[in-house]
Order: sequence, then structure tokens, then C-alpha cells
Amino acid sequence: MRLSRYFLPILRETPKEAEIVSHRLMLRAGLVRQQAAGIYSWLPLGQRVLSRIERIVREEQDRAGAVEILMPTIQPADLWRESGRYDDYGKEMLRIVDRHERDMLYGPTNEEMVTEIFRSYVSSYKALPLNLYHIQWKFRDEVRPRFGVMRGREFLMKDAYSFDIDEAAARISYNKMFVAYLRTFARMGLTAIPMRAETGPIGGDLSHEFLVLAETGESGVYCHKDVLDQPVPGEGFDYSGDLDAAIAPWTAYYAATEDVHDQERFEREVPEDKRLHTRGIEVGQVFYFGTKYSAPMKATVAGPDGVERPVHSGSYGVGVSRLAGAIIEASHDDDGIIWPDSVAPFAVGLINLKPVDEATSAAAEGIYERLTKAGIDVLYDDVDNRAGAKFATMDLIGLPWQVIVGPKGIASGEVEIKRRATGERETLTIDAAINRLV
Ligand SMILES: Nc1ncnc2c1ncn2[C@@H]1O[C@H](COS(=O)(=O)NC(=O)[C@@H](N)CS)[C@@H](O)[C@H]1O
Repeated sequence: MRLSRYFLPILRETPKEAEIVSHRLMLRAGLVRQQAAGIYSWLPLGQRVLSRIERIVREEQDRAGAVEILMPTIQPADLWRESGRYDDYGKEMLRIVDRHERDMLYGPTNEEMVTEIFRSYVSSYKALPLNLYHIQWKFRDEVRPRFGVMRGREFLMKDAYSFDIDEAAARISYNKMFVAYLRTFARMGLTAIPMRAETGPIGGDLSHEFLVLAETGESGVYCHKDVLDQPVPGEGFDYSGDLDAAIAPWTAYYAATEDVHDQERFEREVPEDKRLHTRGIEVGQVFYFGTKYSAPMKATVAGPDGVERPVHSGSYGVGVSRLAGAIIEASHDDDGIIWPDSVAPFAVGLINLKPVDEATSAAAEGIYERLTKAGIDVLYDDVDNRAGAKFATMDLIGLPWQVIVGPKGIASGEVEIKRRATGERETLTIDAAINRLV
């Protein structure tokens, strides 16, 4: 992509309304634009990051055996009347009346709708276990949206829903999602700690939140320091194998959000030098809630004995849009964002220091062409601008690699490459630089 033909609305000034670093950097780097309280447009660079986050989430859901669907954002209120949540969901629900005076709503979550889909087609235990998921926008009329996309009103969520014959089977589905979450966040360069949590309006009695430790996190957390060093299951993990062995290291240590924290137990179980009390950003949450929706909505299957019974379910959410902010909170410096390779909007920022100089531009064009042909996503700064401004912008938007092409270097057939995360620079021949990046 040539910068001269792109749309990258960088802000020079730090917007005053931004209270935390990720909000400031997302606005300054031209990733998002607020359209209303808690509601954002995703501009080109932000949209690319969002799609890369989605791709990792999707790959790990598919690996864990979940099946992707896409449910609508607008839902009929009657579904929520069946489950009894229509009234008690409260003011966070955006209620809508259509032209035929029908009560609708902008979905804050999809337990009722996915249960309706399930009950319409599945009647035998032989179809179980089943896990359906989608990646869809949600609306929650937060009384105080803040911190940019971290706590929005319209936000993108991956929400998965499992259906099983009984609690024991449902816990296996729960554990598969637990492992998938360990992998998902690790692939984004995040250490997300699973912690026991409250179940809230979703319901049930078993839930873990996955929290990225960050001073600006909204959740207070207490944990044993060693939980931060536990192994993440590998790419070839066998989901039909021993899930407990993969999860045990993570649940063996004390880790709880403030709403379920037990100080007395914390002090009893965790040696003083291992006690960590900090804050975290909740990037995902998993719930087991049994028949909370299947019973009132009559989502039943005939068991092996032919007896009809309500299925046992769980739901599993990931804050896809929140993750864009959480990753920046976990990975930035004074000069701007530092994108992990896996979610970076472009892999390389190619800087032509002197577009008016023929030899420099010829070299830069050649590098752009060879990298692009090799399948590397390049943002090519071909704009005639001061070197300082070019470097500042490239550091701000945080692409993992920079290739700097200038007249002096080209005179000796060399370019400079810079690794954004470490600041390390190397002067290499053009061929060596390209070989380093492909
Ligand atoms: N207001 C919000 N803005 C941005 N992300 C949010 C917001 N509310 C929740 N999230 C993200 O969405 C994830 C799932 O939301 S949740 O309420 O915990 N869970 C559910 O909605 C369940 N239905 C799981 S499918 C959270 O872990 C969080 O990362």
C-alpha cells in the first residue's frame, strides 16, 4: 500500500478526552474515530488490526471444534421474554420498536437466539457436543462508556455457545474453550490470566475471566505470581485428549478478580513474596450455566434412554474490539504503538527519505515490489516530507519493521532496517535486507 494513496489521518496533538495510553494512541495513529459516546468508526489502519485479531480468534475457535455462524445484531424481544431476561436485563439494553410496533432490541449477547436456533433443529443427543460461534457487533448502553474502545457501547465480540447432554460433558466443552483462550491471547503476544469470576447477568455458577495485567485495567485482580509463567498448549494440541492436564497448571494457583477474591485464602495459600495485587483488562470470559436457557426455552434432546431432557450449555466471549486497545496497553512506548507481528496492520513500513531523488525512489520501488511479491504487507511511505516526520509517524503507528531508504545509503547499495520493538538497527545490502524480512 502506498501512503500517497492511503488514508491515514494521524493527529499531531494528543486528544484531551483520552485518559489512557491506548485511547490516546488509537486516536493519534488514526485507528478509530468516535462518532458518539462509546461508538466508533474503524479507520483503515484500525480496521486491518481488527481483522487480524478476528483471524486469530476464528482459527483457534475452529481448532477447538466450534462451528461458525453469523447471527443478526437486531433481535426480537419475544425471545428474551421466553428466557425472562427482557425485563431484568435493565437499562443497558437498547430497545427498539419497528414500524409494525414490534418490540425489538440491539443484542447485547446471544444466548436466547442461539438456543432458539439449536432447539429448532436438534432433538437427539447424537448431535452433541455442539459449539456454535459468531463474531458480531453487540450493543450495551453503558452508563459511562470510557477509555475509548475498551468500554464501548457498540463493540465487536466473538461469542460461542456450547450444547451438551449433561454437566460432565458441558465441562469438557468449557475446558476446550478455556484451552482455546490460552492459545488465542498468547498468539496476540498477551499474557492473559484465567481467574475465577462472578457470572453476573449471563448466569450459572462457573466462570473464568481472562485478564491481561495492566495498571489501567478496570478489574482489580489478586494472584500468585507463578501463574504468569505457566505453559500455553501448543499449536498441535489434541482437543480430544487430556484437557485437564493442559488447564491444571493455570488453575493450581490462586487467581481471582476482586469480586470473588478471598483475602484470608489468598494469605493462606500464597507466600507473601508471591502475592500479586494489580489491575487487569478483561479480554475474555467463559461461563457454564447449565439449563438456565434450555429449560425455559424447551431446548431438549432425547437421551440414550429416549428420555427428553434440557441440554447443558455454556457461553464464551472474547472482546475482539477491546483487544485492539488491550494489546496497545500491553505493548507501546513513548514513541507510540508496538504491534506484535501477529496483529500488525502491515509487517513493514518502507520509508523513502527522498522521493524526489531518482536513485532513491528507484531503489525503494524495487524493494516495495519484491517484498509485496513475496507476500509481505508493506506500507510504503512515498510521500515528500521531512525525515523526522516520517520516522515519527512510522514509530507512532508501530509497524514491526522499518526499511529506511536514503540517497547516502543507496549510493553504496545499502538500506537500514529497524526492529520497532527493540529499536535495533542494521545497515544491510538491499538483498540482505529483503532476505531478513521474507
Ligand atoms: N462495553 C464493552 N466494550 C468492549 N468490550 C466489551 C464490553 N463488554 C464486554 N466486552 C468484552 O466482551 C467479552 C464478553 O462479554 S461478557 O459479557 O463477559 N460475556 C458474554 O457476553 C457472554 N455472552 C459470553 S458469549 C468480555 O470479556 C469483554 O472482553
